[in-house]
Amino acid sequence: MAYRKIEQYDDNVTKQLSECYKTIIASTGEDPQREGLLKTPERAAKAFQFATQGYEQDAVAILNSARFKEDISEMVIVKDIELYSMCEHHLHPFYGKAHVAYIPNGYITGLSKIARVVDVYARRLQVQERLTTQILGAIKESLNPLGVAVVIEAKHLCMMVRGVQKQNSVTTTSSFDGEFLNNHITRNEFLKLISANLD
Ligand SMILES: Nc1nc2c(ncn2[C@@H]2O[C@H](COP(=O)(O)OP(=O)(O)OP(=O)(O)O)[C@@H](O)[C@H]2O)c(=O)[nH]1
Ligand SMILES: [Zn+2]
Repeated sequence: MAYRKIEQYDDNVTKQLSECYKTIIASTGEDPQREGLLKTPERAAKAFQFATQGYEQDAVAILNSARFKEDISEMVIVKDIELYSMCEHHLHPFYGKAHVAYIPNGYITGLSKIARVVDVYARRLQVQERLTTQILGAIKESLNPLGVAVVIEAKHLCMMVRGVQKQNSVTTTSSFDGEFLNNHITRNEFLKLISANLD
């Protein structure tokens, strides 16, 4: 599937989702016909499609679109990639940052493509653990690198605004492959570099 940005919303999906949101609004006792709420179902329908646009996008195709032959085998790290995703259990956002590294094995990819891949998987119904391993999987498939590492730190609104209501807890997930899995020196170098503050 080709890489497609959401430039146009699907009219049928927007209509279907708008009906759902009208019902949700009415369930509060509010009048969906009230002036301030008239356009809300359609806005919410589009917001939901925006937040789930990753289903329409192919992470490996994105990486391949800027894959260059290069005889380099030093670690490449893109860190502090901000992300917004949606918890599949509560449909509440979770947000934070991803740190992604790989060790090239004949090929490198455009740096921005790494950040795009984070968005492709973040903009789906997710759990943080799967998001982490999916990013790793796409880089592994496209570049066949000597190693890949992904760390995500995120806060879950489902743990903040409802439920257990913890405002400060941060969840960290990681996924390692190749050199990062088998060589603790490489893994430690990565972990040290992502915690370093270069500002
Ligand atoms: N592993 C994992 N769990 C998540 C993630 N996002 C949310 N959850 C958890 O999913 C769980 C769902 O638990 P349930 O007991 O079915 O739902 P609940 O009654 O709403 O749970 P509470 O949030 O504890 O009120 C909760 O513990 C959430 O914290 C995630 O990305 N990964
Ligand atoms: Zn949740």
